[in-house]
Amino acid sequence: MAETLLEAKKLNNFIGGDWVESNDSTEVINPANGETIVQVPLSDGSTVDKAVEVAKKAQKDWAKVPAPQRAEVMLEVGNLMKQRKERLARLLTMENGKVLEEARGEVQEGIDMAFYMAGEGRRLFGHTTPAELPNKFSMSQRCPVGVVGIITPWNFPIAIATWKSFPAIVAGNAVIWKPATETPIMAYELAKIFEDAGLPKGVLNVVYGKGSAVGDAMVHHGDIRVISFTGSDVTGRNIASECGKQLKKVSLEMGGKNAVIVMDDADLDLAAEGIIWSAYGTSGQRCTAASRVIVHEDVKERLEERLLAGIEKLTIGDGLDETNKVGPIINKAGLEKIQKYIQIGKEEGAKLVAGGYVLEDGDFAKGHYFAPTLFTDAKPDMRIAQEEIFGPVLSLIPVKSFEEAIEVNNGVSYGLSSSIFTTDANRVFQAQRDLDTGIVYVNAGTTGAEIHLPFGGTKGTGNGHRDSGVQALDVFTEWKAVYVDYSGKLQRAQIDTE
Ligand SMILES: NC(=O)c1ccc[n+]([C@@H]2O[C@H](COP(=O)([O-])OP(=O)(O)OC[C@H]3O[C@@H](n4cnc5c(N)ncnc54)[C@H](O)[C@@H]3O)[C@@H](O)[C@H]2O)c1
Ligand SMILES: O=C[C@H](O)CS(=O)(=O)O
Repeated sequence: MAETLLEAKKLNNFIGGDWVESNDSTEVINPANGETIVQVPLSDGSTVDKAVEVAKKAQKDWAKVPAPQRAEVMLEVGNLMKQRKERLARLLTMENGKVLEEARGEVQEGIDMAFYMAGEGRRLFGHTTPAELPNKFSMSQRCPVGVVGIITPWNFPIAIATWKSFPAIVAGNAVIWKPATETPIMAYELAKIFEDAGLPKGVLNVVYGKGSAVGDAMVHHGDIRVISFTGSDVTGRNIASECGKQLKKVSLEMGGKNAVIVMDDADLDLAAEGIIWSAYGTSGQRCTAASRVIVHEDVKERLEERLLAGIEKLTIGDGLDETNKVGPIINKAGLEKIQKYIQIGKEEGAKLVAGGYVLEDGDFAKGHYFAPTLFTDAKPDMRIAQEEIFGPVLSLIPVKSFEEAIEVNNGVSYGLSSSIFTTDANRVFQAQRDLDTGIVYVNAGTTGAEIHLPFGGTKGTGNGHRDSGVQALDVFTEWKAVYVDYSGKLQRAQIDTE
């Protein structure tokens, strides 16, 4: 299957518009069945140096191309992605494991982002303001930063890359992209799309390799002016401190410990459905996945019944089989981490009422599958209710009031997404004000972000920047203030003659 979809048996780096071989490589494994899909290069810092050299030259010319023309390339990228959507989705399912309908949804996010950023090429708004002196004009404008580095995770291998690379390219930067080694095919496909769309050589460069080699070299390269990173908390914090030492701009999107609040007046069928897909969709491997349910004690039992019934109906297996709704875990290390937290949850005294084990019978043994898991009677300070597990594990935390629900929601170190199910309009507005997360949903689950809104979180989820939306342009542009004096004489500002 992989060979018919993917022409290459080994991927190459994409540098200066050339497909460049690398000596060292490793296998990319389909997490659904353990089959090798392709070989991916393991490059080193010297490849990053070469990519930055060509990117620097390419960026100088690219920045001079009028932004509406840069946007036309993005429009063509969107069109090509649309044409190739099914192929991209199938390859994405193979390398990442997510089920086809989710893979199609992820590719669609990228398509949406391409068309949205193509529009930004005709805006890239700055400001004009009245000047303090007569016959003087003042304005501000966005300028590209130069060569920017993007480092992306395996769980959304194409969408997140489009959130970062599309605004960067439309704004006139050149990009060095290091994708996750587990999911390199989307990077290969997207680079081919840019090539076919006519992006000048060197504006987008893909360098494959380990984070400790390629990622680290990017972080330390003096000519990469921005690092935009999505991934784990530990890696992000290290990158931030290294960038801090160099005064390098860094944008971080990291983990989440997202909660759904279910109040006593909620539509419980709706809430249960929203929770099931937020917690177990993508096998819980979304940064926005719900891993806590904060439920009013009066409806706890009725919600639990509905959740158990929903879990029963989940069909698990290879995502290419469209009858399956939940796919595998990315790799063995991911499975082991989930198992560790099941043990921790039991020891902490939470009640395991569903799942809690690796699926190993029959075809499951070829891949990495974990049964959708539900703990009840969890306490807010338990580790399973505080730490990111990144798997299909949900903990129910009973509370007595709306105020307590908000407090529990906010009582974690992360702040990405949260949701509340209630039919009380006053609570809706209080919740959207008081929930300390970058994303808030009302009467919907915690996942399913739309690309024209800013994506990111508060507290330990990030460092104040946002992916996606027009706000993503802030990461990849510098503001320039411009004063034009047309008085014909030297006017000195800030001279107080009184
Ligand atoms: N908030 C968000 O927007 C968001 C979205 C998706 C995923 N995530 C988070 O991503 C994590 C899962 O992704 P992951 O396991 O791929 O994360 P990870 O941190 O292990 O890897 C992310 C990327 O960083 C690279 N990397 C690793 N070490 C590096 C180093 N020393 N220097 C530079 N780069 C390095 C990796 O190779 C990969 O490309 C989860 O914690 C999840 O919550 C967050
Ligand atoms: O990380 C990318 C996803 O789009 C997040 S969400 O689950 O759709 O919100």
